Amino acid sequence: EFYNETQAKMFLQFYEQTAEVVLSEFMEATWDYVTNITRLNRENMLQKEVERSQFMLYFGTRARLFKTDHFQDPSVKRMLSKLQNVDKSALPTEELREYNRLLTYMETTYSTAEVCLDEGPCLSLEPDLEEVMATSRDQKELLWAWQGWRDAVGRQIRPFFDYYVHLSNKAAQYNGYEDMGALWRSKYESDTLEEDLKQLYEELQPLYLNLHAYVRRSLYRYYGPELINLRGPIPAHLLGNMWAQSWDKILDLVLPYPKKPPEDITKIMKSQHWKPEKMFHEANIFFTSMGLLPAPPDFWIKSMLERPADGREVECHASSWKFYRRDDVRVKKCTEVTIEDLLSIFHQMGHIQYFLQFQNLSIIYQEGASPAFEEAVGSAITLSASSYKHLLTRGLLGQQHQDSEEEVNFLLGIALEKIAFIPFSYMIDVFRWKVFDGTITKNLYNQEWWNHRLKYQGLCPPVPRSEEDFDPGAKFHIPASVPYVRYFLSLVLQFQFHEALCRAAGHVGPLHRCDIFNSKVAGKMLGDILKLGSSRPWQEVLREMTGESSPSTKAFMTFFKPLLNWLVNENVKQGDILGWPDYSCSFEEKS
Ligand SMILES: O=C(CCC(O)(O)[C@H](Cc1ccccc1)NC(=O)c1ccccc1)N[C@@H](Cc1ccccc1)C(=O)O
Ligand SMILES: [Zn+2]
Repeated sequence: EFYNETQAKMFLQFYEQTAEVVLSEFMEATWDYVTNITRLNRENMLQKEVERSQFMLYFGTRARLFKTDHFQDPSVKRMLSKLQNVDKSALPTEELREYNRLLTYMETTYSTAEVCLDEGPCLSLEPDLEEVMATSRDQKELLWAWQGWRDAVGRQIRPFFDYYVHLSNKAAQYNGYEDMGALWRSKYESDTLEEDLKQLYEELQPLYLNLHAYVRRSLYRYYGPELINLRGPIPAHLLGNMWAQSWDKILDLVLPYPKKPPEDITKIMKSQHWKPEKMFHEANIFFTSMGLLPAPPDFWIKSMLERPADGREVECHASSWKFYRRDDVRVKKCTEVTIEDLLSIFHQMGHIQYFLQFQNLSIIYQEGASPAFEEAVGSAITLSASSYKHLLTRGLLGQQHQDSEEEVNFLLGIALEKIAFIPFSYMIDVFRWKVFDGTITKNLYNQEWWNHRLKYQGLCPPVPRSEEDFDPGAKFHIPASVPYVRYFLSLVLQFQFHEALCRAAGHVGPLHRCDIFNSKVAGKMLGDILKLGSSRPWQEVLREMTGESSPSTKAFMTFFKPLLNWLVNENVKQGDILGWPDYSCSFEEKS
């Protein structure tokens, strides 16, 4: 056992020097696979994964030998404790190989799945099926896409999922955690995480209940009483999105003032001949306008900015990548020329900015202050980028001013994305934590999934579901084993960041009219936060930026206050109730 702090520092230096090679080889092999899904690339990636795991295990076990109680340097203690969590690398080699094959099978099944028309073409998720879910107003067509995707993905993953759960929990236990849910929650360095999240969720509930009632009324007007029960949940295929996680694509059906429809920005982009690369340059310009770092040359050479035209199979779900060589950062995205893809690119460039800002730290600290911080940076910038003022500045909107009715229309558009997302982003891991801790057993996966969809989102399946189905598997992050509560916490943090950055930028007036574009002061504030990486607990980082040391829904509520008043008024006028006391959809037999 080692007690000597000097030895610990040498040990950490040794890790730094050797980690670069192993980790960058692993990242390159993984990148090669997801941007060109072939058997050969898969085998190469799986092999590099084993080597990375052996490397992590070597250092992780030795890091446990240091007795750090009397160490002077708190950073040495923090780095040694971070090294000790080796995640799945703790599994014995054979089981690790098995686990990696399982993970690769699930993620690749999702990424290569398609739904075929009786005779003729097959549709991919991105962009085909998502386009159907977003634009079709024919409930039979929506049902075809909704059910087809779940048959093509969820059903294929179902037989393997409980084995994935078993091996995940085994890996977690090797790391000293009860189950994988506990290991995932440990990243937030808080022993009151679940209560804190529940509290935030409850504070935001009134917003959601009012939006749900208003949207249900609008859908009732359009689809009629045979589809919509004004006292019940909403069928999940009618919300403009494959998972009903955000509802912005049905703004036209729910527009408060239909005589003043917002301009179609996608149409404007296409008329201005935007291309994917120009969309990434647009986001890059936003960051550099604040004095933040530009995407380096390698980014433009090595990224995959659109689906390859050579027929290669790729993983289209967007992601940002850092390689352990200086300034080698990339985005993989199957970009379409649409406003939502432009805003999604701002989200990705937020990840890229984090990579660039913390790359001078020790490798151990080259990550966000918390997983939620990583997700909140880009989404906070997106709040400015999607503001009426910004889109006007950038020539993506023509009109000069927004009258009060147009402003309600605008706020509802943002609400359909952000407020609808509250219960979805909260419940995914509430469900998964119960699967990992054994509360939800494998014979109840789908029934429990829909219990959670009903309880939190007030949705129901458009057709009867069985335990042959595995509807959670139809959402990327579940087959890809990517935690999701980060996006719920990011919802709260992104508005808190936005408010702090807007104050720094000297913004006066309603929060939803703020655009921090060109603000060097806001840029300095943000850059200083990102430079910290995970070297300090995120609560301290949050306080440095916003003055508060815990997530607060105040900024979120401030942003939507004008809309909430309007929604409450509208629901009272229509005599609509909040919630879904009739807990089932039309086809389900009433008990
Ligand atoms: O999944 C994403 C965007 C992809 C990502 O940037 O969050 C990506 C997810 C991912 C993909 C593969 C492996 C791991 C995670 N995350 C990153 O690229 C990432 C994550 C951590 C650090 C650096 C990059 N968004 C979520 C939630 C969301 C976020 C923002 C707006 C709308 C919706 C979704 O679409 O359901
Ligand atoms: Zn992200």
